[in-house]
Amino acid sequence: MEVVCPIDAQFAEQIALLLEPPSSLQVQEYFDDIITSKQCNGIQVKPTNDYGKGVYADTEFEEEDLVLKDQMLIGVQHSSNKIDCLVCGYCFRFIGSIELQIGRKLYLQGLGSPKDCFDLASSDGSDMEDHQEFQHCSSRKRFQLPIESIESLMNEKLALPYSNKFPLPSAIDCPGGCKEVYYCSKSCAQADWELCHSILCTGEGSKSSSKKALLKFIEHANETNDIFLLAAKAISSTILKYRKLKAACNKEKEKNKIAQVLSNHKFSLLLKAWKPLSMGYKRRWWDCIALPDDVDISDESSFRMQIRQLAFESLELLKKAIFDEECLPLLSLEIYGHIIGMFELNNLDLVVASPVEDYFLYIDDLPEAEKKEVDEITRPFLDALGEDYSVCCQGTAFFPIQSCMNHSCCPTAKAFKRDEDRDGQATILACRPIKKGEEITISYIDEDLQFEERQALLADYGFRCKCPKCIQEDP
Ligand SMILES: C[S@@+](CC[C@H](N)C(=O)[O-])C[C@H]1O[C@@H](n2cnc3c(N)ncnc32)[C@H](O)[C@@H]1O
Repeated sequence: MEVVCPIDAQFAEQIALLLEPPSSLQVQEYFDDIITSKQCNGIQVKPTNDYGKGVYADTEFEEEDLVLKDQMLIGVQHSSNKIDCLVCGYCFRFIGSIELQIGRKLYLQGLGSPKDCFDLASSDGSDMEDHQEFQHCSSRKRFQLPIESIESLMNEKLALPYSNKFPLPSAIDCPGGCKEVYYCSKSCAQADWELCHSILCTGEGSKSSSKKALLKFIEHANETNDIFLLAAKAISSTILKYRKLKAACNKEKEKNKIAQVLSNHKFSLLLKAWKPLSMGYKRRWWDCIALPDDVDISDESSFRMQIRQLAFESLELLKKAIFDEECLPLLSLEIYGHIIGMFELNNLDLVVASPVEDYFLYIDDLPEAEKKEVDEITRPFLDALGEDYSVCCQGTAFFPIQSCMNHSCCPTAKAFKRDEDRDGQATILACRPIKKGEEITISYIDEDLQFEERQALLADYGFRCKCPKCIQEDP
C-alpha cells in the first residue's frame, strides 16, 4: 500500500512553490552573484537552447587549464569510508597526522573484524590480556600487530620516520561535543555548526528536537543509504538559514516598531532560505533512480514503490529529530524525494587523495640503504594495513556550479583532482582548448564505452545524448 505523508496534503501549495523551477532571470542573478563572489570569472551560467541551464566559457581556456574550483553546498563522507580516513567534517581535508590516520584505521579495523579473524590469544599463547593483538583480515594473508603499537600510533606517542614531511592540521573537536565529527580548524568547525551541524549534532550542545530520534535516523541511514544523511544536511541548512533570516527581520522590525513577521512573510523567508537548493535540477528519487541490474523490468513499479517507502521511513525518523513547526513543508515526502533525486542527477563523487599513500610512496623512494633501515619500522604497519593502505576519502557532494554542467560524450572539460587539490572542492579542468562562448560540458559516464552502453547509462539521467560523437555513431 502506498504510504501517505500528511504534510504533503497540508502544505501542497507551498510545496509546489518550493519545487517550481526558477525563472531564467532568477538563475542568471543567482549564478552571476556566486561567480562574482567566488571570483571564478571565466565562466557564465545561462539557459541552453534545449535542456535547461548550462555553463559557458566567458574566456578562452587552453587544454588542462583550470576552469573552475567549486565549493560544495553540502557533502558527506560515505559511512563505510569513515573507518579508513579521518577528514575535516566541513572541507574534507585529512586531519591529525600520518600516525593517527594509520593507527585509527588499524584500531577500527580490529574492532570490526569478524570473530574468527580476531585473534585474542597471544602469539606465544600466554596471558590474553597482556598480548591482545589486532590484525588485518586479508584474503591473502593475516598480519598482526600488538595493540600497544597501534595505540601508541593513535595517541601519537610513536613517531614514524619522515612523517613530518607530511604534516596535517590538528583535529579540532565539534563545538557540540559529539565526538563523531572533527575539523581541520576552528573556522571549519564554526562554519559547519552554522551550516547544519548544530541541528544534526548528537552531543551535549545539540539543537536537535530529539537526540534519541536523531540517533535512530543516523543508524537507519547508515544501514540503508547514506544519501539520507546528505538530505538531512540540506534540510537542516535551510532551516538554520530560515531562522537567521527571520531573526534579522524581527530585529529590523523591532527597531522600526513594526509588528512581528507575518505568516505569508515567513513563507517568503523560507523560499529565500531554500534558494540555493531551488537551483538544482530535480526529479523525485523513486522516479529517477536507475533500476538495478538484478531487478527485472516487470518488477519495476514494485521496486520504485519500495524506494518511496524507504524514503518515507527515513523521513519519519528525521522529522522527529529536527522538527520545526515553521519549516514543515521541507519535511514533506515530496520535498525529501526531490532533494534526494536532485543528488542522484547532479552529485559528483567526493574524492580526496590520502596522505598515507604519499607517505609510503616516499619511504619506497628512499635511497636503498636508508630505505632498508626505515622499512624495518614502517613495514609492519604497511603489512597490517594490507592492500587498501591508501584508501582515499570517498563521499558524495552537491556543487552549485558544477551541477549546472551538461553532459557530452566528447566533453570540453573533466572533473580531475590535481596533486595540490587536497580538499573536497570540485576541480574542473579543460580537456581541450575551449573558445569564449562555447559550452563547458563534462561526461557523466565513461565516454569510451560503446554507443548503446552510453545511451543506456544516460537513460538514468532522463535523456538520450545527441552530441557529435553520438550522432556519428548512431546506427
Ligand atoms: C547535472 S544537470 C545539468 C544542468 C541542467 N541542464 C539544469 O538545467 O540544471 C543534469 C540534467 O541536465 C539535463 N542534461 C544534461 N546533459 C544533457 C544532454 N546532453 N542532453 C539532454 N539533456 C541533458 C538532463 O535533464 C540531466 O538530468
